[in-house]
Amino acid sequence: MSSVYQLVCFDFPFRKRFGKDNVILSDIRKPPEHVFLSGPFIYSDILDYKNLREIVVNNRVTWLFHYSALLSAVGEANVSLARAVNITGLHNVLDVAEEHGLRLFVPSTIGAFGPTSPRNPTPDLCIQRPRTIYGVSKVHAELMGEEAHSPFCYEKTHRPDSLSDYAVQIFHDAVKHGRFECNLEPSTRLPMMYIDDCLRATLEVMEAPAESLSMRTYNVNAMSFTPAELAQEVLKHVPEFQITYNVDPVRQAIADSWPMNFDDSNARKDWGWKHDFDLPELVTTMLNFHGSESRVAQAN
Ligand SMILES: NC(=O)c1ccc[n+]([C@@H]2O[C@H](COP(=O)([O-])OP(=O)(O)OC[C@H]3O[C@@H](n4cnc5c(N)ncnc54)[C@H](O)[C@@H]3O)[C@@H](O)[C@H]2O)c1
Ligand SMILES: C[C@@H](O)[C@H](N)C(=O)O
Repeated sequence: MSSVYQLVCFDFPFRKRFGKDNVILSDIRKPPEHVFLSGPFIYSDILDYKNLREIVVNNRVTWLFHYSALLSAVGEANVSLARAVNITGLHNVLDVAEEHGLRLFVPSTIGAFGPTSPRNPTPDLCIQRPRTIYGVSKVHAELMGEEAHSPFCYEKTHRPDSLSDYAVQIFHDAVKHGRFECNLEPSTRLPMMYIDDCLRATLEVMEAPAESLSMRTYNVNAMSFTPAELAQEVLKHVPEFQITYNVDPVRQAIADSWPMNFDDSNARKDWGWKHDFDLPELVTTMLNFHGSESRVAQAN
């Protein structure tokens, strides 16, 4: 778990909604202590089909939220592993879901679009020719879900992380050092979503009555900003804050092929999607979090 998950742990809304013991978390990585102690946690490798089936049968699982993946930058660095985890792993999940009648959620991403997609705004349905293995695997996931057209739900969201992890690191560095070096150009506009909104969207689409869903894949939008705009907002709270730019050409090329903004009118119309966090609320929340974290560290 990374980035804004630190602020609101991934499982908390799920455990709050369904009961602590009714949500089983799994990973191949050792979880932080607070996650491990928050309820059932097990080892599970998405590539081990027999083990997936065993977990579903032994625990009478009914819903499956499939988050395991290699993200864009990591995927480009290890294409064969990304292909295995993102595509073979997805097939395992689809098969186990079909075999046991599970309701399945798989997040898609802005990375599922490419340079030939309309970028501002990007509609639900358009050309999707991504240039990364991550994007290709997510388009594959979208199409597999639509092909199955039983209760599969796919959602294209974006929250600050990985390729765009600048939008998370900036808060830590602003509080700790008063400065931040950004690896994207100041004018790189990307859609972003705060994790609370992301998780609420996940629950809302999963709980929406089937007849209200006119599609299987929805764009879900919140805010959209550039590093320069984010820095301006941070500056309102941290007057000494300075941002410099040291652009990573590989990351920049990927970001330049991604949507700048989403048209999510179908999600708003079909199941009432509405985001809570815009840029000012995001910045205040993240700075408060990092501020209180650094005060705890100082006290210790
Ligand atoms: N971070 C974003 O901005 C963003 C945006 C849109 C969609 N998503 C999607 O959300 C999901 C989670 O993303 P994240 O940001 O939490 O990424 P992350 O890298 O923090 O988490 C991915 C997890 O997958 C696990 N994993 C890798 N190989 C595995 C395997 N063989 N078996 C089981 N687990 C394995 C990793 O250990 C890791 O915990 C992904 O599907 C991603 O595409 C993320
Ligand atoms: C785009 C999104 O899915 C993720 N932040 C990535 O960079 O891979």
